[in-house]
Amino acid sequence: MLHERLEPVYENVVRRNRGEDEFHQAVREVLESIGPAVDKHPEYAEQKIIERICEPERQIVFRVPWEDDRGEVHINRGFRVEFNSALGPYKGGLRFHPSVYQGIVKFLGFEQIFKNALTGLPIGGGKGGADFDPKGRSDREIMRFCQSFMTELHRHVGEYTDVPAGDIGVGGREIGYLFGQYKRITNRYESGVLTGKHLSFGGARVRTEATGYGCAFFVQEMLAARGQSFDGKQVVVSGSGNVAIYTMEKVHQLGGTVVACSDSSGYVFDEQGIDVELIKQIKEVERARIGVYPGRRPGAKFIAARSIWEVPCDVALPSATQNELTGADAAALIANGCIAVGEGANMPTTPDAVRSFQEAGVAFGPGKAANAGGVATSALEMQQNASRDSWSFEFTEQRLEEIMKDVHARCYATAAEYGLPGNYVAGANIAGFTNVADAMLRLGLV
Ligand SMILES: NC(=O)C1=CN([C@@H]2O[C@H](COP(=O)(O)OP(=O)(O)OC[C@H]3O[C@@H](n4cnc5c(N)ncnc54)[C@H](O)[C@@H]3O)[C@@H](O)[C@H]2O)C=CC1
Ligand SMILES: O=C(O)CCC(=O)C(=O)O
Repeated sequence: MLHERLEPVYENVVRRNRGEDEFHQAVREVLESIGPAVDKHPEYAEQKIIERICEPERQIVFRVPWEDDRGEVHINRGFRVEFNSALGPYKGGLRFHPSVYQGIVKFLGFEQIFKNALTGLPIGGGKGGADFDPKGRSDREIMRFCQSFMTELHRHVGEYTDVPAGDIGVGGREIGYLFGQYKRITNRYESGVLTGKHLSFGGARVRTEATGYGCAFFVQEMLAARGQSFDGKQVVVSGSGNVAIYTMEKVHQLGGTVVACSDSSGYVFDEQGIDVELIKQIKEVERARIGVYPGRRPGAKFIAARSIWEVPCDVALPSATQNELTGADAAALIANGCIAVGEGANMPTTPDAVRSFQEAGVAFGPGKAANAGGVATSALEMQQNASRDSWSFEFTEQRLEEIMKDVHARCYATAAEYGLPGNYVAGANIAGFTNVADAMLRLGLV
């Protein structure tokens, strides 16, 4: 249910952003939580803070022409949505996937505003990408696409303006090609313009691992708040990309056993515990499908075209993509005794599934809190770039763990303050929103 003051705001968002279903979903989820904050602070409504937050400061859409290895010309569409810069330069990843369109980029950019605010670090919210499908493309094709993409994007980004990073389909390789082209076009060695860079040109230790490690740290805090830990727990992680791989690695270090992970072709089940080094070899080095895993790991099984959430577990960590865990999946997880869910991905759980978890008393950590470790470590990379410094792995991981504990504490305390103890969705949305809203009030009508 929406607060009466927020219903017209939501209707207006739907009317002015037609067909952008994922953006509507992300807006609704935040508006459903912030009613109590709007009651407490009438100045938010008077100054139309909510209407302003739902309207991006700037949206850039551009043509990306490139040539494949056979000389055929392709045209893709590139996007960058610079959503909110009240707290700092726009910050958020780039997604290369055929499903990308304005509605996906806007949902991700909107989520990013509140996630970045929750980290307590000086970063605004933005997101970008292209409807480019990297699957099956050669390294040279990826390079040419990235160069063409940056040939337009370079006009809009900068250390003090907008700082992109990776997301689905954009990892260290792509960030390298994007940075190379930025440097070439601008004739500036501006390390702080992108994060997720290789260590040899201004990257930060732990950024590769950060989103997954951070998610595991966040869920560890949720479990501890209930007198539990990962020790001896059976865990299921969807996806097998950057976030999933490093979530699995940290869960194993914390004493849990991940028994299943997936890609869009299906999932693998490995009762002994997923061999994370083997998944890294398959996904990061060979860029192959997950179906090859059982051939190299006796006892493991590949199950095609079924939901990974049918696998019984204590803890579920959806880490692939949006709306991948449905109401039916939630029902199966609850029936199998799942006690905690942490969103490694952005908005992977459908609204009915979130409601089911909350009604069943399952600890539910929303993505804007649970996966905030990636962008937080990007902000640490920006700090290192600005001071021409490079921190050790141990120090950076310790900072990440502290930040995730703070994010958890902020969500937990805010939920309790507003009379919704244990509701991390409300805690994350209200804490993130009020942080940005208060800054916007102080900045005047801009
Ligand atoms: N990379 C980062 O630092 C951050 C990523 N995220 C979010 O985490 C999620 C995953 O991103 P990355 O790991 O970076 O991307 P990635 O490109 O490294 O991996 C994505 C993985 O998801 C799998 N996948 C895609 N659709 C699927 C489906 N329908 N069913 C099962 N598997 C599917 C792919 O096969 C791939 O293994 C996304 O929602 C992203 O927005 C959130 C915070 C930070
Ligand atoms: O590191 C970043 O700037 C972006 C990470 C990201 O895209 C996300 O948090 O969803």
